[in-house]
Amino acid sequence: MAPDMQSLLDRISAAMQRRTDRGAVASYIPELGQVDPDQFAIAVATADGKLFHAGDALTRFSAQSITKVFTLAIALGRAGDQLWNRVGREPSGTAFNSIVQLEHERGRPRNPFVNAGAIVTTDELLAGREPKEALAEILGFIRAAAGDDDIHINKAVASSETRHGHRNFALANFLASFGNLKNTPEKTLGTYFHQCATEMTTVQLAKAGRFLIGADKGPSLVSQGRVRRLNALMLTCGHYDGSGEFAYRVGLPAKSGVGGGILAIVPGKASVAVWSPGLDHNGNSKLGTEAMERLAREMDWSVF
Ligand SMILES: NC(=O)CC[C@H](N)C(=O)O
Repeated sequence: MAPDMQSLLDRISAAMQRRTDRGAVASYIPELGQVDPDQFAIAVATADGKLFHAGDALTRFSAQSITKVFTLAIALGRAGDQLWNRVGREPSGTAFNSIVQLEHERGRPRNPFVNAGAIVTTDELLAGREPKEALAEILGFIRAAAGDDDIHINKAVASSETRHGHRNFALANFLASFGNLKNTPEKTLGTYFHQCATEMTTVQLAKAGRFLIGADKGPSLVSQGRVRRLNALMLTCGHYDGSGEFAYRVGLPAKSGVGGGILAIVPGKASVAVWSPGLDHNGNSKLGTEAMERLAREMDWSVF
């Protein structure tokens, strides 16, 4: 029999709070470098409408690359399959901010979850509009998915990344040089940095992921066929060059962010969010991954 969810989350949270080997907080965005690493949260939103959480689950954190799932859903809704002319669907095997592969493959990023691919997705979503309008659409989508309007963009984080985002500027200029950017690098990146600076609590993130559970659970924001494809991309590309390892250890589609969050989907059953700011060598939450591994094992959750 499956264990009682609340006591399981309490046990996982207590074990993680005690840990001292927490990984390293991302410091290449200075504002994120100030986050206290001694935090942990986990939240589960089930297909039948229940919500469980433990730890610092009501503390806001920077969603960062997890927002790429939401912008991909919106961009596919706007552009349809044409988006795939500009970005691929293969795992990268390289770091999230790698430049080498982009040159090799002539400006068509491997997938929408590495930075170059997410910059193209955001560029598509902009569609000649002002960044403010595109950002309002992104926030509107996330709020509708979470059923919660109290989700905002942290402008200090966005400007911190703008000042130090030299690699992302390099990627955007590279994309432009191959003709794979419709807006200026500054405009697309300004939108991308603000999108990444969206803050959520772990509870809000678990709720925002419900539309990916499928089987008509949660707010129906995208079609069931698209839900399956978003999950396929999360499974194969959601953890960058750590995607194979995450699939092996956890066995669920998931997307990580350098803020230390992970959104994982148990198709037909639940949306799970974990947060712990310390990262492993691939830039994915160290304790977040361990907590997901334990939750999936104890609940007997896997897509395999
Ligand atoms: N992996 C991430 O979360 C990276 C997002 C971050 N905003 C960046 O572009 O570098």
